Amino acid sequence: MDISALGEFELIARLTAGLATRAAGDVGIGDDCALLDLGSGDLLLATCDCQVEGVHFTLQTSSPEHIGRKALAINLSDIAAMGGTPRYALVSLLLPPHLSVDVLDGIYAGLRAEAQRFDTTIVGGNIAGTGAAQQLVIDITLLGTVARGHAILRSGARVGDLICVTGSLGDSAAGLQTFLRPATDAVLPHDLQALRGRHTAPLPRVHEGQLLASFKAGQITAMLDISDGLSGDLTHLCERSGCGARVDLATIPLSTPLSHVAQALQHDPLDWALHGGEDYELLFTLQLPSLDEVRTALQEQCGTPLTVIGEIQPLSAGLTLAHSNGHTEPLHAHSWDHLKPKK
Ligand SMILES: Nc1ncnc2c1ncn2[C@@H]1O[C@H](COP(=O)(O)OP(=O)(O)O)[C@@H](O)[C@H]1O
Ligand SMILES: Cc1ncc(C[n+]2csc(CCOP(=O)(O)OP(=O)(O)O)c2C)c(N)n1
Ligand SMILES: [Mg+2]
Repeated sequence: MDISALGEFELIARLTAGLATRAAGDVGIGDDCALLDLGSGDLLLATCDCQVEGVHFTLQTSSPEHIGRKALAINLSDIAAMGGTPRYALVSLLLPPHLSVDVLDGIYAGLRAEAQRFDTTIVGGNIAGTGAAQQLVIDITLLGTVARGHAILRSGARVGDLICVTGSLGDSAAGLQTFLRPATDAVLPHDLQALRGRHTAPLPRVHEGQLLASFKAGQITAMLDISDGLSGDLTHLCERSGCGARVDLATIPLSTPLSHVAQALQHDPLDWALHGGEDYELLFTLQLPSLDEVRTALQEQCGTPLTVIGEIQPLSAGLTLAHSNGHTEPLHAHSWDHLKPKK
């Protein structure tokens, strides 16, 4: 059997079964970051994610600066998803032998700019050659902190909680498609630029995550960032929380450029929003009485819209998609799996 028979998440479960945690309050595998109690006031957050040439980016479609920015941004997004503050980064580079120094200078300029923007210090890393393989890899480990008792895990959602997202979904996937498909003549330059920007240079919701973590315990009940796609990431949240969920299709926030490009490329925008991935928006659940307070704070302090897209259901209800005519269907996770590439 090869690893593609298992898929990414079955493989993680197999490799990590039975691993111990050090302290009683620690959360190891299964959330956006490990949450570690070193005994001081704040808890430590630790995460790593990589960008692989040809899998996450190409040098033809992203500038070196954007590649560097995104490599850090996707890790910042995992710290944001816990409600934490990013602190220190370690940057491991796997370099093909003939890579141009200018390209790498550009990547590092983007990395440094993103680090400065989010007050993160690069404190180390590593360089190794890729040998015969020609793909550039940037693998970043990011450490952060979160005040004791304020981290928001994937596991706290309860029946009746509202399911919310920041910003809009599907833009990044649509932006990627405009690179892959030749028929982009019909797309307005302004729309093209907006969607490609969200794909190549996503903005991690660090301030929004910190704001959400500042509410009283129990107001925001669970959170993760959308990297693989709404359908898959909501499935992760429900698995960790032991619940089901109903997503109301008509409420999923779609941007105007997304609607335009979907029309031009004759693609259902909801497919990108549900399964596309790399949105790096926050998906979180909250208790109904907190909705107005949280929505107002996000808008006023971050300028970020909150949209309610559904409600947490009992485990037995599974995950469902509700159409505006009342028809419901099961919501399957068709989003990104590294070991089962489909796109
Ligand atoms: N090879 C591995 N060994 C141990 N833990 C892993 C491994 N790969 C992934 N994980 C853990 O599994 C969980 C899911 O991983 P992933 O889907 O990559 O998370 P994210 O989308 O937040 O980056 C995370 O808690 C991650 O730390
Ligand atoms: C060239 C190219 N093809 C396809 C994609 C789409 N894509 C690659 S990885 C991914 C999912 C997110 O990445 P992952 O490494 O799984 O992040 P994590 O969930 O670990 O945070 C998507 C949608 C892309 N960004 N670039
Ligand atoms: Mg990951």
